Amino acid sequence: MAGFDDLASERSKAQFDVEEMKVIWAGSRHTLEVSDRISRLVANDPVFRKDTRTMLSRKDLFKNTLRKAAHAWKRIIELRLSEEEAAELRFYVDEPAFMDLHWGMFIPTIKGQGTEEQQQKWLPLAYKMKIIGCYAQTELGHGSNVQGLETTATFDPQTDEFIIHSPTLTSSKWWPGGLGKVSTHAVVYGRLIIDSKDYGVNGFIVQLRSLDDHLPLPGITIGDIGMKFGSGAYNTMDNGVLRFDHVRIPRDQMLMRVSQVTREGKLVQSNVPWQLVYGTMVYVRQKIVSDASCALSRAVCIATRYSAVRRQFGLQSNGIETQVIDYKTQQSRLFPLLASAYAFRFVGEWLKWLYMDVNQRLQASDFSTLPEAHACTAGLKSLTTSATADGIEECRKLCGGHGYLCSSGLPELFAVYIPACTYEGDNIVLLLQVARFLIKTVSQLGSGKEPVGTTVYMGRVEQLMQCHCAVQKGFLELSADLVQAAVAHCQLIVVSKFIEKLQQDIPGKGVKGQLEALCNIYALFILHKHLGDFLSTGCITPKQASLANAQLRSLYSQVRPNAIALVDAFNYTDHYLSSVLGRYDGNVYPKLYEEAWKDPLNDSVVPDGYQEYIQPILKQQLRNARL
Ligand SMILES: CC/C=C\C/C=C\C/C=C\C/C=C\C/C=C\C/C=C\C=C\C(=O)SCCNC(=O)CCNC(=O)[C@H](O)C(C)(C)COP(=O)(O)OP(=O)(O)OC[C@H]1O[C@@H](n2cnc3c(N)ncnc32)[C@H](O)[C@@H]1OP(=O)(O)O
Ligand SMILES: Cc1cc2nc3c(=O)[nH]c(=O)nc-3n(C[C@H](O)[C@H](O)[C@H](O)COP(=O)(O)OP(=O)(O)OC[C@H]3O[C@@H](n4cnc5c(N)ncnc54)[C@H](O)[C@@H]3O)c2cc1C
Repeated sequence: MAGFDDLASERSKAQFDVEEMKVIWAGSRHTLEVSDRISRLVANDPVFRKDTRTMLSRKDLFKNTLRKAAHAWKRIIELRLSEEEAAELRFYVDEPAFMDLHWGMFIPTIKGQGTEEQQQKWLPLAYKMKIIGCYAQTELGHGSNVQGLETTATFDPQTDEFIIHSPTLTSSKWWPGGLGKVSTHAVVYGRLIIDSKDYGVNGFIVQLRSLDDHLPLPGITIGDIGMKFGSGAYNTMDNGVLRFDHVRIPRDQMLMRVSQVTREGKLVQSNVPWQLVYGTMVYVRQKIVSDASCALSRAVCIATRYSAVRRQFGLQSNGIETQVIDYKTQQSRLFPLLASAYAFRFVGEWLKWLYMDVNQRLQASDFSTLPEAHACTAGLKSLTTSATADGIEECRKLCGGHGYLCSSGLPELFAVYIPACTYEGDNIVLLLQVARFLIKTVSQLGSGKEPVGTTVYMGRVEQLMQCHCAVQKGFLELSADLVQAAVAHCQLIVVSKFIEKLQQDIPGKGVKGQLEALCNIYALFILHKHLGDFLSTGCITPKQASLANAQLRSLYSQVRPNAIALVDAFNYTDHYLSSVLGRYDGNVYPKLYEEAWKDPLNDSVVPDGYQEYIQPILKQQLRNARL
């Protein structure tokens, strides 16, 4: 079989130990073992099939999502899976659902912003799935501007309660995942009001639905906000709308790690920075960076395997056409994305360490690295999700017409992924946060602090910041330029962390050499993409730019024989890839043909509606012709 032989031949060319690269990609032998075992468990369970998703109505799609979530929970209990294994199972089920928000936001919020007592009360309920929670911050009128939220939480000293209320239409909670149809509880962000004084935004645990009949509680109006981009995609998630009509909750349901309200209605600030109210967003943003490497690597795996199977033009002496992966234009589009997937994987590993380090410091009342953690998670979430969304679309184009078929897996992957540029913080708004951090950092440079990083990339950031700061105009006036400097700063971090990864012990024949090539491809690709910055800031000369481009082309030739092995190292099952084009066996054409006939439109030879609407036209035309 053409495709199968092509991939087998490609795999025989590998110049490095693929099994060792799998360990590098997974992070450790342990995580490789867990992800391999769990991904195959999911792949072999018919309940978790994904191939019908785009053909179901919204209601059937959602019901099937609930079925999968219940089955996943049942398997977690039956198999006594650890938290790590359960998270892997939810990841490989690969369907946005309320469980993600319950485990990925509701629980981390209680852990990060609740007191010890509140954690002891609510976490056991959440871990045992006795309640299902969501994260209700965004409103119809405000998402980016958290301090602009309008929902109120007014303290009533008569009854020792907070009254939660939606004073305006724009104060309706809007977007929270899991809210629309499933969650029984929410962490609701609202304005703390005591004695008519507004103390800003805090988090409150609010029960939304009865645990008996699941009906909304009194004063609660709740539902789904409607269909979103694509047919399957994120429509498995019940993003919801929620309004409160003077709903009362006990005082002890305000999350009080940051601030406390006493029985007398006095607000007491604890010794932690108020920004911890934003802490869940930092947590999820660092996870989103790792998620970006998964999504991008998935698309690159599909496009790389297909590029090795697809032959077009270029008849060779043996009468066979050329593999499109051999075209330099295909390599110059595909290999930087392959390098980016590895780069984002490693910067995601570092960010996870940074987040854990910040949390450990918080335990010791050391808040010194919180601003850097915020800036890094915000900036890298923005950089990696934008690059990944663009990269998935590029991979679709790299697969030509077949990339546009749902059976390629790429349209669905794109549709599910692209909101990542918006949720957890609009990417531009987050880059502006990085710009603010950079301005502060540059202003402190006079105090003898020296920036660290790779010279050319560091010079680019410094020059971009100096130029902007030297102009001494207002932040808003310069914001479009400052965003440019923020991107440069984040790219510096990605390159630096890739270089640091290479300084670690990297076992396996040829593994380090391949990673060095990918690191250089990422660094030189970004340099080429932003050549204007590097030249205008004098960081490199035109001659150096030309040499860099030549080196980039040479690196593509170095990666070419290893490309299939480098994507095999992601260790994705065909079930997870969900792509006829990205199959491990390369058996593309027969499977494309087979998939086509599964479409419901082919259930009948003559389509419904033909006799009713089209045949009369033809008959009428025939009658006219005889007249
Ligand atoms: C579906 C699965 C879901 C979850 C699963 C989790 C993990 C799974 C794995 C991967 C994830 C993949 C996909 C899923 C993830 C998510 C999708 C599903 C759900 C999505 C949820 C949401 O979208 S939740 C809502 C997100 N909303 C935002 O991000 C709002 C963005 N806006 C803001 O953050 C703020 O408004 C602002 C920072 C823009 C402005 O803040 P503001 O206070 O108004 O003003 P500033 O002066 O700028 O800031 C004041 C000072 O505070 C500092 N600051 C700001 N933010 C932070 C922070 N987060 N941490 C620490 N410090 C912060 C700022 O620097 C200022 O400090 P100064 O010293 O300069 O004064
Ligand atoms: C799929 C999905 C799932 C979500 N899940 C949740 C959830 O579970 N819980 C939750 O609370 N929220 C959730 N959200 C909401 C999400 O967090 C917000 O949509 C996001 O924070 C962006 O805010 P916004 O929609 O108000 O956009 P806006 O901020 O209104 O952005 C609109 C435009 O204005 C620009 N803009 C805004 N402010 C500035 C500024 N200061 N300077 C320059 N430009 C600016 C933006 O860059 C953008 O181009 C979800 C959203 C999506 C799409």
